[in-house]
Order: sequence, then structure tokens, then C-alpha cells
Amino acid sequence: MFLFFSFFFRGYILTYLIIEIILLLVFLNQLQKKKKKVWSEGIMWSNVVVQRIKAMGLMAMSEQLRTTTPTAVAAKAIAKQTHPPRAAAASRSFVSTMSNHSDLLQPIFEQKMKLRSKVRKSLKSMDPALRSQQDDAIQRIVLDSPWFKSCKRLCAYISCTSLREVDTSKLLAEILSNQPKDGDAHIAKRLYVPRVEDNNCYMRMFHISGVDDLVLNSMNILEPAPVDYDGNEREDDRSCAVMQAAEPVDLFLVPGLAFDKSGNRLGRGKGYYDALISKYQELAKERNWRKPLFVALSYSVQIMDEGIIPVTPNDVPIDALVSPSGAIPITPAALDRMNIGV
Ligand SMILES: Nc1nc2c(c(=O)[nH]1)N(C=O)[C@@H](CNc1ccc(C(=O)N[C@@H](CCC(=O)O)C(=O)O)cc1)CN2
Ligand SMILES: Nc1ncnc2c1ncn2[C@@H]1O[C@H](COP(=O)(O)OP(=O)(O)OP(=O)(O)O)[C@@H](O)[C@H]1O
Repeated sequence: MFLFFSFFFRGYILTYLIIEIILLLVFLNQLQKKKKKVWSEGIMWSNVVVQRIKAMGLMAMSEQLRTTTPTAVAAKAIAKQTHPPRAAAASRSFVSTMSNHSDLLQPIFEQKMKLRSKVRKSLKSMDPALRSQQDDAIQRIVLDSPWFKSCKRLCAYISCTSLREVDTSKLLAEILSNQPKDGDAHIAKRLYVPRVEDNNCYMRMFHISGVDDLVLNSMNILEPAPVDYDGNEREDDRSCAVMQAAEPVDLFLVPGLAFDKSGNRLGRGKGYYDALISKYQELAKERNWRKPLFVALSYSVQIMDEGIIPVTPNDVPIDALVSPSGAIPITPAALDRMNIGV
């Protein structure tokens, strides 16, 4: 009996112990699983934190990139820029992608406006005798120059007295008086002059062969009439507009309010000349034509020191300047053609 109970109790204790051990093992197993979960959750979160930090870093980096990419740098530079070096010509085409960001360019346009009114004032106060003397000197320099004499096709402005522009009347008279008459075999210079089109939206250059082709426009400037002397619409005659002509122009005589000896030019603020010149340069490149020479005519008071003329990406530099003191070649093309006389 004793033995039976002793075996029974021992068996019970043993069973109990086994059950306890199993429960302990299950508990430990559960605990381990829980520990694993806690650990892995910890890893998960630390990953999220790392990822967030990385994302924040990337955002910061991209923010940094956004403010240091060439485009952004260009935008900042444009806002600060008043006078890029001429060597920046290569970057002009790049920064021209920023040209629509008028808010960035606003400070430069304001500086341009200030300089325009300053120059207008000094032109207004110019002594008429000095003006006329300078008009003659400038036109004489052009007429006597080999680069003018040799040019076959040119674009020139018809000077406007009220705008106080350098006179071009003698140049134009000389060109138009040399037009071939019936049966005349000599080759004259082909002259194109500006006309503002489509409600002052843009400017085109049309061929004229005499003053009869001209009418006064709303700005009081002489320009080619929409209909030519024979009653034909100028637009219908393809060779009449310089952009449609089959042969290249050699020379552009351009007006403006201020210039410098690096080739910067300040116009009257419509962008007509910059737009036309850059379009013509593209056309010449497409057709493999020699680029025309862009020459500005300037009174002495219109020549500014370096760094004075504010410049935007659309501004096209000129090749040379003619002042009463002489012709100033600026670009290699001008040095080449003005000095050698081709
Ligand atoms: N002789 C000449 N013809 C030309 C030009 C030029 O500058 N000169 N152009 C070249 O583009 C085009 C016309 N553009 C013009 C642009 C502005 C003004 C003008 O009257 N400007 C006044 C200011 C007007 C204002 O601020 O609202 C001025 O400069 O005093 C005239 C013509 C085409 N023909
Ligand atoms: N190539 C171009 N294409 C389109 N818009 C242009 C071009 N050049 C200039 N513009 C625009 O014309 C306006 C006047 O420009 P800006 O003040 O440089 O003219 P400007 O040089 O004084 O005039 P112009 O070239 O007729 O003598 C600006 O709004 C400018 O963005």
C-alpha cells in the first residue's frame, strides 16, 4: 500500500514536474517569440527612422541641389547680373531658357529703364550743332569704310529725328541713288528696312528700292508700306522680306540708346532688334551663310563705360560700333572684316 502510494505520488510529482517543465518551455518559447517580435519591430522602426532620416537628407540634398543646379545658379546670377563678361556669350543660350522668368529679370529691366531715361535726357540736351557734326562724321566713316563699300545686301534703320537717333539719311540716299535703272548692268546694294507688324508685336525687314516705298507709321517713323509701288502686297513677294531672301545679308546697321566697347547694346525696350537679330543668326547658321556684321551707330554720349549697361539673356551683342571718333571693331568677325576690309 505504502509502495503503491509512494509510486502514485512519485508519479504524480513526476507528471507535475513534466507538466511544469513543458509549461516553462512553452512560456520560454513564447517569451523568445515575443522578444524576437520586439527586436524585429525595433529593427523595423529603426529602419523607418533611418529611412525618414535618409528621406529628410535627400530632401535637404535636393533642396540644396534645387538651389545650386546650373539653372538655379543662372537664375540667381541673372537677378544679380548687370553686366556679364563677353566670354559669357556661350552661356547666353543656356540662360536664355530662363528668359521667361520675368520676375527674376525685373530688377534688370528696371535698371534698363533708368539708363534709358538718363540717356534720353543727355541726347535731348545735346547741342544741335554738335549733333549735326557727329551725324556727318559717323556717316562719312561708314561711307568711306571698305566693309560698307563691299557689302551687297544690308539692313539699316531709317533714323527718326524725334528719337534723336544717329542720322542715316545720307547713307540711305547714297544706297538708293545707286539703284540700277532700266538697262543698267551695275549691281547695287540691296537695302532692307524695318517695319513693325501685327499690332506692334514684332519687326520684319523689307526690301525697298526708293523713298516712294515708305510711309509714316503710328510711331512717326518711316517704314515700308504694306503694298509696294506696283500695288503688290510685300508679304506675297518672298524675296522682299529679309528672312525669306535667298541670299545672305552682309551688314546690319542698328540703332539703340546706349552701347559699350564690349558690344553691349541698350535698345528702346521692345526687344524687336534682339529678336530679329537672333532669328537671323539662326537662319544664317542653318544655311551655312557667313554671319552678317552687326554695327551700331552711336553719338559719343551714348557710349557707356564697362559695367553700366544692364544685360539680360536675350540681349544680342553687336560686332562693332561707329562713333564720331571712328569704327570700333569688337568681335573677332569685326576685327577680321573691318581691318582687312573684306
Ligand atoms: N528708326 C528706327 N526705326 C525702328 C526702330 C528704331 O529703334 N528706330 N525700331 C526698333 O525697335 C522699331 C520700332 N520700335 C520703336 C520702339 C520704341 C519707340 C519709341 O518711341 N520709344 C520711346 C519711348 C516710348 C515709351 O517708353 O513708351 C523712346 O524711346 O523715347 C519707337 C520705335 C522699328 N523701327
Ligand atoms: N529674342 C527675343 N525673343 C523674344 N522676346 C525678346 C527677345 N529679346 C528681347 N525680348 C523681350 O523684349 C522685351 C524688351 O527687351 P529689352 O529691354 O532687352 O529690349 P531692347 O534691347 O531695349 O530692345 P531692342 O532689341 O528692340 O532694341 C523684354 O520683355 C524681352 O524679354
